[in-house]
Amino acid sequence: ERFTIVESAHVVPERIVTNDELATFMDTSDEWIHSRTGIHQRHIVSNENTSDLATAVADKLLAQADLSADQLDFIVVGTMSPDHLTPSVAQQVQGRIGATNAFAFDLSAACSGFVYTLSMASKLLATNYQRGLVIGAEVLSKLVDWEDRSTAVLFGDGASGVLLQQASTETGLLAESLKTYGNQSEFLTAGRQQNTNHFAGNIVTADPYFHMNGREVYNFATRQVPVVLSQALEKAQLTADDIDVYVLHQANARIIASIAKRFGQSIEKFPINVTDYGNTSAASIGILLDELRTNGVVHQNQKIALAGFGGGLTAGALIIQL
Ligand SMILES: O=C(O)C1CCN(c2ccc(-c3cc(CO)ccc3Cl)cn2)CC1
Repeated sequence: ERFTIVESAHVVPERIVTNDELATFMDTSDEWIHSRTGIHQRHIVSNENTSDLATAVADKLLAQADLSADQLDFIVVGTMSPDHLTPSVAQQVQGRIGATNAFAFDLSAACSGFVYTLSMASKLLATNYQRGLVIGAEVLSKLVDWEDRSTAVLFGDGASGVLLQQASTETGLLAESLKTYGNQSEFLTAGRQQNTNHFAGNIVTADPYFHMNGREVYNFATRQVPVVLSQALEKAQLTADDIDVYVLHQANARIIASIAKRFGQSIEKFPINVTDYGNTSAASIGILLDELRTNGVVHQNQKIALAGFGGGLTAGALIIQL
């Protein structure tokens, strides 16, 4: 489907937490974290929630495009860490920016959230909608058990987004592969809601925290990301060499290196910023994409591949002509 990425933006909380700071209250070390994940630091909210970060991204996108909010047809937010069950983050953004003509909803696909959301937005633009926001926004610090060093060191907070417009030129989504592996969903869970209704046979207790089988999710990623990337390339009738830049979900530097190797591609084509942000789930691809568009590594006339993978379990790849 045709679309143009008119603008991109990202917002991260001011507060930086380094590995060394984590080591002051957790049995871990910069050496362990950096050697196993590539992460050196992450941004953690002080008093912002997910809707605040998402609204800040929306404000930036509109300002950069010199657009008023009432010119938007839709706002879709990929998030696994909303402020509430309802209203959704997208609906809170819609209200706060005054996008009176936009419908809005959240999409929950964990670390595939940006890719799933961008894909769904491209379908909206292929029908009768002209312009919309795709945002990835997460405050994962509310889901982290800060006494579980196996997960607490991995995640960060942040938000990112793109302003999409229907395109007249041959730019946009060339092909995609979105896959879900619900039979492996128990390997990464967070935010179980309680049920204490009067009639409930078994009471479901609340459990806000991440629980991850790291080995299973790591192996899933190294196996399934090549599957969705290969499928999308095949549908686009392209080879791995035809892609100028691979913008992958920033979960772990070693996983990205193994995927580059699997496709016989130089690591130069697989930029990594997990170092600075940790794993920001649905926000990660948008943060990296915005940095790459700002520094000129990503630009018009290129073919790029986006790939997300994680909770669900889910994986997804998009091949985009810029
Ligand atoms: O011992 C080691 O080397 C450990 C082994 C386990 N590791 C993992 C495992 C899984 C993830 C991960 C998480 C999400 C969640 O959104 C999505 C996608 C991925 Cl691939 C990140 N790191 C860290 C280093």
